[in-house]
Amino acid sequence: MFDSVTKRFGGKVAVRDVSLKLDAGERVAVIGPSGAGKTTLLRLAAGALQPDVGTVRFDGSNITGSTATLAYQGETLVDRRTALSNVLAGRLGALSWLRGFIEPLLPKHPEPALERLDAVGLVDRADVPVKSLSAGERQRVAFARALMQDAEVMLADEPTANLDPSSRRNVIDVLDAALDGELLVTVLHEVDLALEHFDRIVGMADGRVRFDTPAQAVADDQLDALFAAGASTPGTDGERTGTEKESDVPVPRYV
Ligand SMILES: Nc1ncnc2c1ncn2[C@@H]1O[C@H](COP(=O)(O)OP(=O)(O)OP(=O)(O)O)[C@@H](O)[C@H]1O
Repeated sequence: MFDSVTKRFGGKVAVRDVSLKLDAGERVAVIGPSGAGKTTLLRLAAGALQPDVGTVRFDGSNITGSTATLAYQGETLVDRRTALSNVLAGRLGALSWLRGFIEPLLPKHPEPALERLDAVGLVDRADVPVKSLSAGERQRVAFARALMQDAEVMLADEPTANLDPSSRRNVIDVLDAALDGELLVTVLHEVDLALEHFDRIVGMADGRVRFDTPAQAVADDQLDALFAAGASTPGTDGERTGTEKESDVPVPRYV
């Protein structure tokens, strides 16, 4: 899917010569320190960013809205609207601007959205304004909204951020169960959660893929090296300058 991809922002290299073959049905977690390029990788996979070098394709085709969808975090929902209305908004990309604006307010064909809410276990909360839902429930509504795209690739950027530990596991389980043969690629900060719930782990630091292995094969020293690599000067050539004090070096997030 990623063939020798590099993405720069000005002089800053966010993703550097990344090649990854990702297949339908896989469950992939991308981990790594802050600034590693994880979100940039996901946005490239979503077609929201174009690579400066290389290509991003899925199954031989360019990425479009029906190929890949990015599930946003639960906080991005419209608070005053119901869960159903927010999920219906997931079809906005396929509608004209005006229809897209009006339709979520007047849902004439709620069935597809109700199906997606059912898939995430929230069909009985369809009429509830999302401001009354828990953080975990909001995240599940955000997944239902993304499922409306019927895309072959589901992408999620830190879907467990700001959730308590039991909700984190639940949210990942719900997402896994709601998907069928689709490819799932998730950026996760919690390494333990990634190792427990995903088949394949991609470790990134300084824009590079440092390892790409089955979850059960990830070794502690690989994780140590990954997060130590992230302590180098971000976005330059990926090497430590040698001038940092120990206190400048971020503590690995998986500890
Ligand atoms: N739109 C942008 N403009 C300029 N620089 C950017 C932009 N997006 C990302 N970057 C830079 O690219 C690098 C990689 O950022 P990215 O957000 O992909 O990292 P990340 O691994 O997701 O980090 P975090 O875990 O902190 O979210 C960072 O140094 C970041 O500052």
